[in-house]
Parts: sequence; structure tokens; C-alpha cells
Amino acid sequence: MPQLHVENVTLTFGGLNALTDVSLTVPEGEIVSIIGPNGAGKTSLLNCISGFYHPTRGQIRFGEHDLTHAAPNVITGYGVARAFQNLELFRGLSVTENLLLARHTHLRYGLLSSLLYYGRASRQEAQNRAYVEGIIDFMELEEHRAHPVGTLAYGIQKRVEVARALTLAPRLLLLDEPMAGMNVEEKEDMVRFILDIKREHGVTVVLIEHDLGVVMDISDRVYVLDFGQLIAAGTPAQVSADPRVIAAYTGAQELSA
Ligand SMILES: Nc1ncnc2c1ncn2[C@@H]1O[C@H](COP(=O)(O)OP(=O)(O)OP(=O)(O)O)[C@@H](O)[C@H]1O
Repeated sequence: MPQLHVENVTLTFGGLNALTDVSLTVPEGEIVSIIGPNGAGKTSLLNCISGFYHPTRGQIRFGEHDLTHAAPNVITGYGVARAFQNLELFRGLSVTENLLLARHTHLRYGLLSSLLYYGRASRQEAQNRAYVEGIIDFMELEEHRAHPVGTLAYGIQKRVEVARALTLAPRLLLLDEPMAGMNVEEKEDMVRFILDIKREHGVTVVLIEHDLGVVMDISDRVYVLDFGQLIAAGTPAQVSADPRVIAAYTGAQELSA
């Protein structure tokens, strides 16, 4: 079973430890959230898992694959996709075009093989379109599919960003603040989508999210970072009752189970 294992990861930037000896496990099929105050190291950890940063020490494994020094595109090929906090979309292209492009870039056919195996390449293209249409339906983006992404409401753009990651057919989906800047209704929709991604597609989810109410509602397991160190881990109920977590958040935000 492909589980994500982060083992004793330290990440140093010019003398500053963004992460210090962080270890965590993400079991298959769970929603695991990483929380912590601003600057705690959450995005740095996600960057290490997705290959944008490489740990100074420690190891990261996904199933049989060693991610520690792998490049982002290699890690995507292992079934790990990421939806970015700052949207990675082409604003002038439609929703469908963005998703097709993402899928096409991932499952690229070389020019030579396209010429030699035209039938296979066009069959693949038809399959890509069908797959993307399925994601558009799943993420309820039908009415927006032909619109340039830049003209859509921000909450819809965030949904397209998650859809973009899903077109890569991930086994592990990394979500970096997918609800940032959303209103209550948009957040409720996103919560429903994340739960369906887990339930209907069996995708494992690692979530970074500042809305602790949402985190405590949907997570199977929560890890808490503070100043680059893991200070607590457990179920939402365990973590929200942990005095170290409450201390880390004191003055910042109320914890709600
Ligand atoms: N490329 C970098 N170069 C230097 N320092 C960095 C770099 N990336 C992150 N850091 C530092 O690492 C620490 C952790 O930052 P990180 O963005 O991972 O925290 P975070 O928990 O995601 O914060 P936020 O909730 O505000 O997004 C911070 O002190 C940050 O300044």
C-alpha cells in the first residue's frame, strides 16, 4: 500500500532551519492535515514532498519510491499531484484547455512516436479528453468549462486548480490552502469535494489549511508544526485538546473540535 513516510527531515536555508527532524506518516486513503502558525514550515514540508525543495537531511518515501532527491515531474509520475496556493493556471485559457494542457504535459507523447504511432496517439488524446470531461463533471465545473480562467470568481479558480491536479490521476493529492480567500459557501463546496476525492476516488490527501474548523471536521489525522518542529500529532480531538497546540496558537486563533 503506498503510504507517505517523511523521516527525520531537516531543511536548512542559510543557517535557518525551516524544518527540524520532522517525521510523519500518511496512510493510504486518509485525509491528513498539517497545521501550525504562520512560518511554522508547512509549505516548506509540502515543497519537500513535491520535490521543489530537497531536505538537507532525512528521507521521504511514497510506497516503493524515494522522493528525497527526485525532481517534481518525476514525483508527479509516481502519482503525487499538488494544487498550489498561488494558482498555477493559464488565465487566458479556458477551464477545459487548462485541464487538457495539464494532462497532456503529464502524459506527453513525443513527436516521433506521434508520427510513428498516430493511431495510438489519437486514441490517447480521446482518452485524455474523456478523462478531463469526467473531472469537470466531478468538480461541477460544467457551466464554466469554456470560460477563460482569469474571468472566473476566485473561489471557482481555486476549484479549477484542484481539478488541474486531479487530471494527473494522483494517488496522493497535496492541497496547499485550497480554501484561502473563500467565502463560507465556497468553503463548504470545497470541503465536499475533498471528502468525495477521498471517498469516491480513494485518493490520499495531505492538506495545509488555516481554517481550523474545517481541518478538525474533515481530517483523519492532524500534524502540528511550530517553528519547523512537530509539536503534536493525532486525531482532531486529540490535537485540539493538546496544551502544546493551544499554546502555539494562543492569541492567534481558537481551536475548535
Ligand atoms: N526559499 C526560502 N528561502 C529562505 N527561507 C525560506 C524559504 N522558504 C521558506 N523559508 C522560511 O522557512 C520558514 C517556514 O516557512 P513556510 O512558508 O514553510 O511556513 P508556513 O508554515 O507555510 O507559513 P504560512 O502559514 O505563512 O504559509 C519561514 O521562516 C520562511 O521564512
